[in-house]
Amino acid sequence: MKKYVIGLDYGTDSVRAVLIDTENGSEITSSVSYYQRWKEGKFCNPSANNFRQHPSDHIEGLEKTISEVVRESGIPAEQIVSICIDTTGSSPLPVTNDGTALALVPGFEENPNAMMVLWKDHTAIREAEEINALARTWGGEDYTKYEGGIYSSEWFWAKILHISRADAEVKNAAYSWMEHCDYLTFLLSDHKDLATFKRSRCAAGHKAMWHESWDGLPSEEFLNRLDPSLGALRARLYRETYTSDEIAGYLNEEWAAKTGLTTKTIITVGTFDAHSGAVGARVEENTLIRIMGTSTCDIMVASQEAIGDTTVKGICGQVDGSVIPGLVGLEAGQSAFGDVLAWYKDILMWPVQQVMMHSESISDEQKTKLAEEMETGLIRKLTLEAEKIPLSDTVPIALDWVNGRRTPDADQELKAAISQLSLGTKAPHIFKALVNAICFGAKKIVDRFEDEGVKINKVIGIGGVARKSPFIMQTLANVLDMPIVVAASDQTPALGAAVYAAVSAGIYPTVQEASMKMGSGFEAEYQPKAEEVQHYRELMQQYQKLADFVEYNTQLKNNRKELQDS
Ligand SMILES: Nc1ncnc2c1ncn2[C@@H]1O[C@H](COP(=O)(O)OP(=O)(O)O)[C@@H](O)[C@H]1O
Ligand SMILES: O=C(CO)[C@@H](O)[C@@H](O)COP(=O)(O)O
Repeated sequence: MKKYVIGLDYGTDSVRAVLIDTENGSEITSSVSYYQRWKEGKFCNPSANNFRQHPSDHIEGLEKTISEVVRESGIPAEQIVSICIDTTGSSPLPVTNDGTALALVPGFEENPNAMMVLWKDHTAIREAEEINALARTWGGEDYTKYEGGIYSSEWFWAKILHISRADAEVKNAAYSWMEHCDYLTFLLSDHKDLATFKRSRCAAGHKAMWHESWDGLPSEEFLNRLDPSLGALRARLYRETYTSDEIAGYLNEEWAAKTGLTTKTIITVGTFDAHSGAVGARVEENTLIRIMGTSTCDIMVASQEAIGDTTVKGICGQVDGSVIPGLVGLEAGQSAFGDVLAWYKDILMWPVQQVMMHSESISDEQKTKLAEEMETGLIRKLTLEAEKIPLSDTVPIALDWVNGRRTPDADQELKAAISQLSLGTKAPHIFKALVNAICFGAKKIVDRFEDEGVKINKVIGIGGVARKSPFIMQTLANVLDMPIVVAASDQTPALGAAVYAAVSAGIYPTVQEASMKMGSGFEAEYQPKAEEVQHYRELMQQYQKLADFVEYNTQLKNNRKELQDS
């Protein structure tokens, strides 16, 4: 009997499900669902970096996408043997003692603090600083050791601490907290005991400071010093964690009925999108996988022997088994990549929204049509024009920190800057400067890995930007001075989740073997152009100078503020 699996990928805006043939990884059907409330801008305040998502968006998407791929494929349910879910992270949400999302409990339906705190929510900057300061000074283990030495406001404990302080009602009503990937896996599973439910190693290790060497999560004493509610929460979280080749449970009756599948379907331990993306792109040692979309995640794997006692500074952690069981998974990334360009597009769209849309000289229909054309065509047009700018032209120097800096050395308070503007600077020049900036940010990550002894022989690009923008990929190859190949699949993270599902169902013995058999092929290769490499090296030095200047001044400003506050 031929066997099929389903991989689900919960991204920032939408969820995608793919139904995959386990023999060769080919996609039989796929389905996408956009988060409705999120699309309407509900429960968020972007100017305060506050991004929350209602779990109903995710649950509706779960039912729609799974049932659609099952129905459209026409494949008998018994042949669809396993499901695995990946999500963004760290994206935790509070739950009750039976694992119900707090936002689904009467009284909390409209409370953003009771919802999922999306990875890019930066409301917990202060709390992250507090965690870092305590970890360095409390006299016990520095729990940030395997998190690159700096805990980020994008992560689990900082977010929980922030919400607990901001909202006593949520603090008191939340029995526990779950990462998004664990919550959705729990929802599908028949294993309904929160205490023994198999939580993701990937999520726990990279974002919650879980490590075998200190018996799991940070100690109660450490957490108590941050806030007694965190100390109390520890016992209601988990001690063990599990890699995504393991079975978390079987599809429960409610969800079997909703999706058209059977209760024999395996539910695999959940994981993060970037890590499953790496598996979908056939990750191996000394290969850097860059998932280039709104943000980037940079994933590598290394054997215990190769990594030894090294703790790579300033990255988002190194976790045994977070990508491939038996290998250490390393994660870094940029808090904004495509988002830098999306931000610029939004700036340019301002007169369209605020002037043209209110104009009385054209019809509503024409206005809407024009606005849509601009919205969808602007980045493409800017790309075409930026490509024509000769290397000899001066372009501004920009920083990529519009959403802070994730790595190297997380600092979400840093802001972007653009320098060397003149009256001759046109929109495509700024666009080109921003493209350069996101590539220089990438180079800083590559340099950090190599400086810390993690050798990179190959770069694989996946995600929206890798596939949509040959201009960015060529610039990146020039800046890194390395060839880059691009994975052909549109759905590499979902495909990676399907790979995990196939292993947990026993179809392949290891994730490595399944990844090589089922993983995506490659569609394009970018070689560095020798004559341009030197040019970008010089620009990179100017980027570095601007970065140092902005970072120094941000620190100065923060020190002054601390002095004033004390
Ligand atoms: N032609 C393009 N060139 C460069 N960037 C693009 C282009 N089209 C879209 N983008 C960027 O791609 C990003 C979305 O990437 P995608 O991988 O589709 O989403 P996600 O990160 O949510 O999974 C957006 O930030 C957008 O600005
Ligand atoms: O940070 C992680 C994983 O650790 C990602 O989930 C986060 O960057 C979101 O990725 P996307 O931009 O949605 O692809």
